[in-house]
Amino acid sequence: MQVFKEISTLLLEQKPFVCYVKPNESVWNLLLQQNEEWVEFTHQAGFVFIPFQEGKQVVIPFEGNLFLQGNFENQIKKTAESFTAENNQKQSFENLVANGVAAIQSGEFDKVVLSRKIVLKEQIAIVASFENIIATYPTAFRYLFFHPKVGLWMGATPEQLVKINQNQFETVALAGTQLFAEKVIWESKEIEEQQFVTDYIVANIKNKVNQLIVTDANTVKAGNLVHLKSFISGELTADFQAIDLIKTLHPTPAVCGLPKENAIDFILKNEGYNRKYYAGFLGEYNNDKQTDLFVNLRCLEIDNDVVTIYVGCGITKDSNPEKEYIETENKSMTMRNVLVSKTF
Ligand SMILES: C=C(O[C@@H]1C=C(C(=O)O)C=C[C@H]1O)C(=O)O
Repeated sequence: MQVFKEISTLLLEQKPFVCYVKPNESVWNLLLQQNEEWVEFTHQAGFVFIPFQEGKQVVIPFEGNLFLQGNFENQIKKTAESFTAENNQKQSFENLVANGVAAIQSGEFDKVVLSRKIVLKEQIAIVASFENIIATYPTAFRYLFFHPKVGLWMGATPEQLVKINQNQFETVALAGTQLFAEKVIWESKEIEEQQFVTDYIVANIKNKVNQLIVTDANTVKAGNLVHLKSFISGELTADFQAIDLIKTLHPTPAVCGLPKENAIDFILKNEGYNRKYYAGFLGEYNNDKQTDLFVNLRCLEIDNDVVTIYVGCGITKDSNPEKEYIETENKSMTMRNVLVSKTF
């Protein structure tokens, strides 16, 4: 298909661009930057790519750049293999989780989201893998972002950070994970973990917005997994605008923990690697029109043909280190199961 040919060319030319498909849509969006500069995000309209904590805050502005859209007719899934990790991190991740649980039990915080990166042994065909990601996860926000000064990332995230239209906003509290099954039963650990996220968001915005509505948590499917999700919506006010809401939400307790500052501190001191853009956010930012942002989860980075998948999970006082390790393995399958091997 034409758009994938275009992406291959852009990658060869090392031009900054993003291609993305919104959840439940079959429209592709391609935004091409006309030069190679890193444009720092300072609230200008465009496609933003924001790190978890440290790193460049990037925007490809809509103004002055080329924006193309088109429809996919029918997308065909390609043959994918199950990709393997370069080394086993079971013990080190379980130790990290055990340290997190100990910190929670000693009262440092209530929840922390701990993560790791998985470097794959194999090389992948980038464009064919992206095609497969699009075809396999129709309900996710699917993207491929490339910038010569930032790198190459792609993913299929199930988590909206925020959607804003005029003064109406919508966000979600997403947490709790299980493998997909016909009949899902949630344990109190997961129910509590998701409730933390809802409570945090509500507590931090309730006095600042109007018409706040919070739904009960429902089970939602995300690839091979299911999560618990509540919808939270309301109206922004003159004193609490889009950018204020984004700053309040990011990073949500779904990707960092609670209380926020203590959890971030623990993550930065103990995770032992830089999350970069994983658990950051990305998407369309518009001052007065629609803003549509997503949390960067179920994603990977490709640097010199080396593929790195980023995965994490919420830790509470009842977490079992081995189960949490398995949860990160399961989450990594979202990407590992759909990648297409590079043929030489
Ligand atoms: C941190 C991740 O996912 C987040 C953590 C979840 C959990 O702990 O159950 C569930 C969904 C996401 O909010 C990830 O996918 O890496």
